[in-house]
Amino acid sequence: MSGGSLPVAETAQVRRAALRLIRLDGRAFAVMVVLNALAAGAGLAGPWLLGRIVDAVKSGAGVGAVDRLAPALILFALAQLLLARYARYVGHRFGERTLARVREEFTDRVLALPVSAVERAGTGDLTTRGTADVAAVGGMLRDAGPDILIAAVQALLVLGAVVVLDPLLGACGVLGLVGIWFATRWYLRRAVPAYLDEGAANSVLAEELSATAAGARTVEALGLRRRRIAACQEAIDRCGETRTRTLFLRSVLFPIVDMSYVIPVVAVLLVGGALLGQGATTLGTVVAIALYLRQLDQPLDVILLHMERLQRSGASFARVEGAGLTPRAAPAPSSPTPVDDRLEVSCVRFAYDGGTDVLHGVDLTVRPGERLAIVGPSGAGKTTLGRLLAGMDVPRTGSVTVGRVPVADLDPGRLRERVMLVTQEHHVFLGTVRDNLQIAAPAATDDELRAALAVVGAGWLRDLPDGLDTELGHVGHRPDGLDNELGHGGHRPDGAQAQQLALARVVLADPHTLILDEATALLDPGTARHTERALAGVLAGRTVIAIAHRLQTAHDADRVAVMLDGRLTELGTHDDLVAADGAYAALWRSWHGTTPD
Ligand SMILES: Nc1ncnc2c1ncn2[C@@H]1O[C@H](COP(=O)(O)OP(=O)(O)OP(=O)(O)O)[C@@H](O)[C@H]1O
Repeated sequence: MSGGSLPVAETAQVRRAALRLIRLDGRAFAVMVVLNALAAGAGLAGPWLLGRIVDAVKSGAGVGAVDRLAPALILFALAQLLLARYARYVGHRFGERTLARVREEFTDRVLALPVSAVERAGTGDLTTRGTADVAAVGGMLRDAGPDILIAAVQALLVLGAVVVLDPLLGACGVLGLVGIWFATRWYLRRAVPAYLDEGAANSVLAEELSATAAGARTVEALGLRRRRIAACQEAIDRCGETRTRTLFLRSVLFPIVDMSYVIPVVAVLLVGGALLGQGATTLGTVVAIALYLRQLDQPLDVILLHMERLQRSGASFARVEGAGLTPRAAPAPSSPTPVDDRLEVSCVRFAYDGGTDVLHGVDLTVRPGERLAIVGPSGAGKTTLGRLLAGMDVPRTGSVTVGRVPVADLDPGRLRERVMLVTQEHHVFLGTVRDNLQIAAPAATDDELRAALAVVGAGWLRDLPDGLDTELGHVGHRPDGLDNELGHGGHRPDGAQAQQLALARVVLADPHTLILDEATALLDPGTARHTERALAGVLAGRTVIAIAHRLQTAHDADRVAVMLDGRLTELGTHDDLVAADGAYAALWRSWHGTTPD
């Protein structure tokens, strides 16, 4: 799956988010601005005093006059140094605090994302946003932001001083800077989309690389190496193209800017020379203004140098903020309470990502406490219906409700109490056994945790050195048998244990209804036996909707729903459907004919 399906925030949203972050730490920001202004103000004294010294010497004043002005020069330089240093200190602290806020908010947003959005975005996009993009935003907040602010205040004060000293010469200097203005506008218009493209290309590359690495054995087994290399190469080429584009933009901007610094100084010296001849200004004023304009290149350089970083981090910030814009990212604070546990599907149509419908008007009422098996050929829409029932996707039209409340409107906590999807993918989180279980029930006591493990037959807890406090290594058990070996220390659960932990979490969450995507279907026989036993304990007393890949499951269920081409075509008990002699009866006969009952 390609990355990038998560939204990117609009410019206005980014601006609002930035202002909100500034307001949240407004005092520090204000202190930083004031200190910067004072530092820049102290910096203005230097050229002005030098100008006065030049005028004093020219008018024949003695060494005494120079001696009086020179210490003031040193004093102001020292004040500027100290004020700027403290301003930077305050600025960096502001940056670090704000970065921590951005990180925390990003984590909250990602955790609040609907599962379907995470699945479709792919790990590459989320990882890039959470690492490279957040780091770019951090760089801006820590370094670029304060530096730009200091430089902007300095530049403004210098320009103000130039105009106050001699309006005509000042205007010449300011006009000389017009080239920078046009070059920067040209650059900025192109830089934002170019950096967004670069970010998206990086995401795709990360996605291709991580998918190839994660599926290495499958790639090897199916001989897909060439195809994967070609896909990665294409992503690398695209990255190269987008980087070349941003490099080109910089290579135009910077030389123009370098040239533009000299123009105002030259203009002031030429016009100043002419004015001096007419006695309309003093040599000291011309010297001071020329020095001010020479001084301008330092803050302007900082601004332009960081402008590129600001563009990049602005694009990154748009991507970080965008992660929170997925519809339904934040559940309504007061989510409605279902009146009972009845699951109702009515007139449901559904399409993946704006494609054609894969469900065409499905109606189904699940009776509390029943075992319902959904059967049908591959691609009929069974898994899709299961995902809608579990609230992982939202119907295009029609509704899926539990106790008359749309399942997708329930916040994750409430939904977990009602409906849970159990698949063959189990993840063990780095942490203790207790951490792994309390994810499902944060308030559960140790006795409840032990009881849940007992229900799923996890007798191995007794053999663990520290019981519930034993650290678990990282082994996400995957249906393709490719276990993740990244674990560090601790007890490393095998596939069956990982499943038992996942099922114990289900017991703790205690949902009324379980949707079972034939959890044992793809496992090896040894693990399947364990899981069957563990599952029996979990299913007891709950409504179970089994997406059945084996007809034995349908035979044992209270009712069977048959799906064909996205429609629910038959619904009834096994015996009724066999007697009705429809599609199910045909399926049953063909299976039963070859498999002993
Ligand atoms: N993530 C997806 N994006 C786009 N189309 C999808 C996606 N998942 C499933 N489909 C399509 O939706 C239709 C129904 O698929 P679904 O997986 O629900 O069927 P199924 O009956 O569960 O099949 P199986 O028994 O093979 O799992 C199929 O045409 C499938 O190609």
